[in-house]
Amino acid sequence: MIEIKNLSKFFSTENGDFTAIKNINLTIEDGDIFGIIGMSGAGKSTLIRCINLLEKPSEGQILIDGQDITSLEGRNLLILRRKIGMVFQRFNLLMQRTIRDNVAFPLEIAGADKKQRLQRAEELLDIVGLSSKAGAYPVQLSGGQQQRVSIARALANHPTLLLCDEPTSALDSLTTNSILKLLKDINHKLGVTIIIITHEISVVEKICNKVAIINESEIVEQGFTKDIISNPQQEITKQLLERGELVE
Ligand SMILES: Nc1ncnc2c1ncn2[C@@H]1O[C@H](COP(=O)(O)OP(=O)(O)OP(=O)(O)O)[C@@H](O)[C@H]1O
Repeated sequence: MIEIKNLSKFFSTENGDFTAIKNINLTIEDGDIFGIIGMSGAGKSTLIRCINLLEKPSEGQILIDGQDITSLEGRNLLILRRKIGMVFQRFNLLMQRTIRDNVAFPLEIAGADKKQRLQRAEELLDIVGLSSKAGAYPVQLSGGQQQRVSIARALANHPTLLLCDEPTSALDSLTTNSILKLLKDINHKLGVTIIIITHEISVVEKICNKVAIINESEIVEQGFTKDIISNPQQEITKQLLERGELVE
């Protein structure tokens, strides 16, 4: 279980402190597919970057199974990061490496031997349906296939949590559906908890059992997706449901 308590992040800028997220409280249960939806600039990426400590929170706590991770450093931080996989909007693959070597890359960093790396890469490519592309290079794959590779790579170290930052925003709607289905399968079959940030309600409707709406740095509404959709309380949520997405 992940408990986010009173989490804030301030950035110092030349115009003084800027509040990117303010007093965030969220509970994400094991096995959830938890959507965080908000407009550009609302604070979604900052929140997700705080959860894997790419950004150090300014205030508050992030408890994973009861342990506050915000003070982790050194080796303990590395171990935590291995338990958290990350999927990005723009895939972020290494273009000079084969698909197999991209998937195996986190294991190389973790110091696994070559045989283990190749075996795991094979397993993962099978899970994402790309075994036949193991020897190809990213440029030879479609956007959807590249996102599958990045999902396989994110799973390399057997994470318990997958953080997905707008994973389908660069994809067409058919490909989006197939990536969302893959994420749902991974959640179901491997028991990986997923946090997915998006500006599109359709993504939330398709795979998230719970959702939080973030607006101007704060969570304004959260709950089970079906309840939020059938009975939105906040004006911003109503707008979101009418328009389908949160854009300025
Ligand atoms: N390193 C930083 N220094 C100063 N301000 C920052 C920094 N990182 C983010 N911000 C600001 O914090 C706010 C929230 O940014 P964030 O990237 O979290 O929003 P977002 O909801 O993910 O938006 P988008 O969907 O456009 O990525 C923005 O106004 C942004 O300019």
